[in-house]
Amino acid sequence: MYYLSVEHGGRGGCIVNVASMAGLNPNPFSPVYGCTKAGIIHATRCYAVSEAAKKSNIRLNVMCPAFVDTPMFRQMAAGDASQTIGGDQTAVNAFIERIGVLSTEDVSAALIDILTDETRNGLILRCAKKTGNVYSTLTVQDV
Ligand SMILES: NC(=O)C1=CN([C@@H]2O[C@H](COP(=O)(O)OP(=O)(O)OC[C@H]3O[C@@H](n4cnc5c(N)ncnc54)[C@H](O)[C@@H]3O)[C@@H](O)[C@H]2O)C=CC1
Ligand SMILES: CCCCCC(=O)/C=C/[C@H]1C=CC(=O)[C@@H]1CCCCCCC(=O)O
Repeated sequence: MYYLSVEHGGRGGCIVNVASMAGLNPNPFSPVYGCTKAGIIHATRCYAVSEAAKKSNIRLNVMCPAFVDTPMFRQMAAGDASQTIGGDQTAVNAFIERIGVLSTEDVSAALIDILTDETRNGLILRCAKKTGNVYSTLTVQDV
């Protein structure tokens, strides 16, 4: 945000943070990972409504993909369940099977939509094989 800001020579722009569905919905396999992702989601939403962002025309949004076919995912799906709680690879595989796996192209297309649609700000973009791309907020009630 510092370098995008008008007072430091920037022209504003769009920041897209990468969180995960694990930061929105609870799952039994990755509590610590999920907490870090929930933090990224909330930080994005707070900065998106900040005066600093508004003043410099900076948009911030956060992507929350479900599983994506990347080297990290393949390592996990191939049996490195040591990184998940319980280390039960059968349960992890059943979970992956139920959720489905996105391609990196799916995620890139979603990213381009956020970058090009200048109306998007402070939003969460959920990406999953079965539901496609869904924008939302988490606002419960304004106080
Ligand atoms: N793969 C999945 O199923 C999902 C991944 N994510 C998130 O997407 C992001 C990317 O994940 P993957 O592509 O799956 O991981 P990955 O491990 O396959 O790729 C990560 C890439 O980041 C690079 N990298 C690591 N530290 C870096 C640094 N300090 N500076 C520059 N590059 C660095 C690595 O060299 C690697 O190329 C992560 O934040 C992950 O939590 C979110 C949802 C699902
Ligand atoms: C519906 C849940 C979708 C979760 C999508 C996601 O972010 C998956 C990421 C996994 C891909 C490869 C990994 O290694 C990631 C999971 C890492 C779990 C780490 C668990 C440790 C902990 O939280 O204690």
